[in-house]
Amino acid sequence: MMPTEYPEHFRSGFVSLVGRPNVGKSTLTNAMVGSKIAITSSKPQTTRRVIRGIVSGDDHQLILVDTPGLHRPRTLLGERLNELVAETLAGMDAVAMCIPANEKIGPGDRFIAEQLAKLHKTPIIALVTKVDTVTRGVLADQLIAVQQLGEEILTPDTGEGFTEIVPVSVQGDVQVDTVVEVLTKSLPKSPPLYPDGEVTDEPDDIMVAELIREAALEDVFDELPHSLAVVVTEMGLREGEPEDQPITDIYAAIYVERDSQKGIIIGKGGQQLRAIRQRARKNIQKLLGTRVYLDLVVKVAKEWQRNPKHMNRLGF
Ligand SMILES: Nc1nc2c(ncn2[C@@H]2O[C@H](COP(=O)(O)OP(=O)(O)OP(=O)(O)O)[C@@H](O)[C@H]2O)c(=O)[nH]1
Repeated sequence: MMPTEYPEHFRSGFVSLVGRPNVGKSTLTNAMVGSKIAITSSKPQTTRRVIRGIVSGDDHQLILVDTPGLHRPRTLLGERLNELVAETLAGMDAVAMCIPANEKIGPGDRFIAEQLAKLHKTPIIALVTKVDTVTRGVLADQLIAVQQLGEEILTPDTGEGFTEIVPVSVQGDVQVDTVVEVLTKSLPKSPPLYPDGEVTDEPDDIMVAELIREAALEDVFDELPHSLAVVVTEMGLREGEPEDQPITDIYAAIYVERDSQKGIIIGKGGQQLRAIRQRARKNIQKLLGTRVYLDLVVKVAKEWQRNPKHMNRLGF
């Protein structure tokens, strides 16, 4: 389609949702996009990659960049992550900082606000998430606290604070549309940056790796919070299969740090690994829309979190 076919007031641009782990970024991304793009989980820090979804409407196209939990760097991996986040943020037209209604603002939120304060001229909107979990009184207090956070940390010189503060809940669909409206207002006038119908521009192998990571973390998260990476080594349609029943062959490796962790992932008699493969296969089939053959191996990448060479190889 030619850009002239779009109304003059059409707005399009990049928006990033940031916030501490577990504040509801992925869930909100999914709710706005309307299909499962980012990976959600009840456990913190599962969104390690930058994953985009696109929200399209008559007068807007928001390209959502769901960032990994921006947190204080502890390991090299953490520092790399934060560099990645900083780079991502610098290219945004608007940033939405998510703060849950049901948790007091803490050092983690302040740290993030300090990082956002470095972004000049980018509109920064506060989203107070999970409002279904609190009473009106608690919400009112939280809105005031969020406003103060903005005035004191985000714009210490002018005291202007957040561009807007929007309470939202995905549970019960409270104000999800308002979030889209408010974000749209912050975007530049522009025809859509992506063609119609295109929901994600992540290469499939990254999505596939995320789904395997999600499947692997489901049971063993408490034992292996940070020590797990997945690399898809080979992926392609199998030749000679009927066109209406294609099979995708996928070879992937799960990397852990220590032999003991390898044991946990594989499980007694390979039971755990089989369960991981089954879960991952189901979701990958949904993603790709083909039958899937999945070959999973578990490898030890010693100290990979602290070794830049390993990290490059693993694509971080
Ligand atoms: N009650 C309620 N729970 C929510 C809402 N939004 C998200 N959650 C829950 O909060 C948890 C964390 O949500 P996520 O969307 O994974 O959070 P995230 O910020 O993307 O987390 P990371 O990937 O760790 O950065 C999940 O258990 C969600 O079901 C909401 O509006 N209401």
